[in-house]
Amino acid sequence: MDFTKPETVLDLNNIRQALVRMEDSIVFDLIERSQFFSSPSVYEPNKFKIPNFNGSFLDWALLQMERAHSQIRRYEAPDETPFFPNDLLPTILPSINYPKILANYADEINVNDNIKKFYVEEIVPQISCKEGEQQENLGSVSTQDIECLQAISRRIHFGKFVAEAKYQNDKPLYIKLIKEADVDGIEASITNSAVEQKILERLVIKAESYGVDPSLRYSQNPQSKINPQVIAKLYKDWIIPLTKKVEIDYLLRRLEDEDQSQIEKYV
Ligand SMILES: O=C(O)C(=O)C[C@]1(C(=O)O)C=C[C@@H](O)C=C1
Repeated sequence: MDFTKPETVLDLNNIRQALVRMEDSIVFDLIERSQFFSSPSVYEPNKFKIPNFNGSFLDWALLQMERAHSQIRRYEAPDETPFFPNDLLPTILPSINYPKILANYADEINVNDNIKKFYVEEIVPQISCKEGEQQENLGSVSTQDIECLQAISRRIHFGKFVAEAKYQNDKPLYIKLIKEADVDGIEASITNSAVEQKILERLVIKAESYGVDPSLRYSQNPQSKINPQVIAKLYKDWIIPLTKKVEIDYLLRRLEDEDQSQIEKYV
C-alpha cells in the first residue's frame, strides 16, 4: 500500500490484504508476549518512582518510545495513531507531504485509550504464560507490550481507510445514513459477516502454525505456545468491534468534510 497514491489506498481489496498481513504481526507479537509472566507491576500506576511522571511503567515507556518515533516522522504517516498525541516532538527528518486520503478530522478519531485498557485487562492475563511477577523481565515485558499495542492500534485504526473506501463506493447510502445519524444503519452497512468469519478461521490456523516448532512432525505432537482459540476470541470480542467503532466514528463525522452540493444531491 502506497500512501503517496490515494487510489491504491482506497481500494477495499488492498485494504483487506493489508489487514491480513497485519494479522501476522499481531499473532507473532502476542506469541512473543506469551513467553513472559503477566507482570502486573508494569501496569500499576506509580508503582515505580519516575520523576515528573504520573502513570504506569508501561505508560512511561510507551511515551518515551512515541517521542523518539515522532522525531523519525512515524506519526506523519496516515496509518499511525499515537497513544500520546499531545506529547510528541517535532520531526528531525524532513516532513513528507502525503496527499489527502482521509477526512480532515481523521487524526481526532483515536481509540488508543480503549485499546490500552483491553490489552492490559483482557489480553495480558489471557496470553501470559503464568500469572505473577518476574523481576528480571519487566523491561522486556514493556517493550513487547509496546510492540503488541502498536500493531493492534495500527490494525484497528485502519478502519478509517475501510470507512473512507466504503463511503466513496456508496455516497448516496452513507450521506443519507449520516444525515439521519443512523448508527445502527451505518453499523449494518459496514458489517460483512463472511469476511469476519474468514478472519477468525484464518487466525486459528496462523496461531496454530506460528506457535509451534515447524521442524517437529505433527506426530511428535508439539505443544502450541499460545492457545489459537484465545487469539481468535480476542479478535472477535475486541479487535474487530473496535475497528468497527473507528469506522462508525469516522463515518458519523464524514459530512464535515463534504461539499454541500454533494450532500444536497443525495438527501
Ligand atoms: O473488511 C471490512 O469490510 C471491514 O469493515 C473490516 C472488518 C474487520 O475488522 O476486519 C470489520 C467489519 C466487517 O464486518 C468485516 C471486517
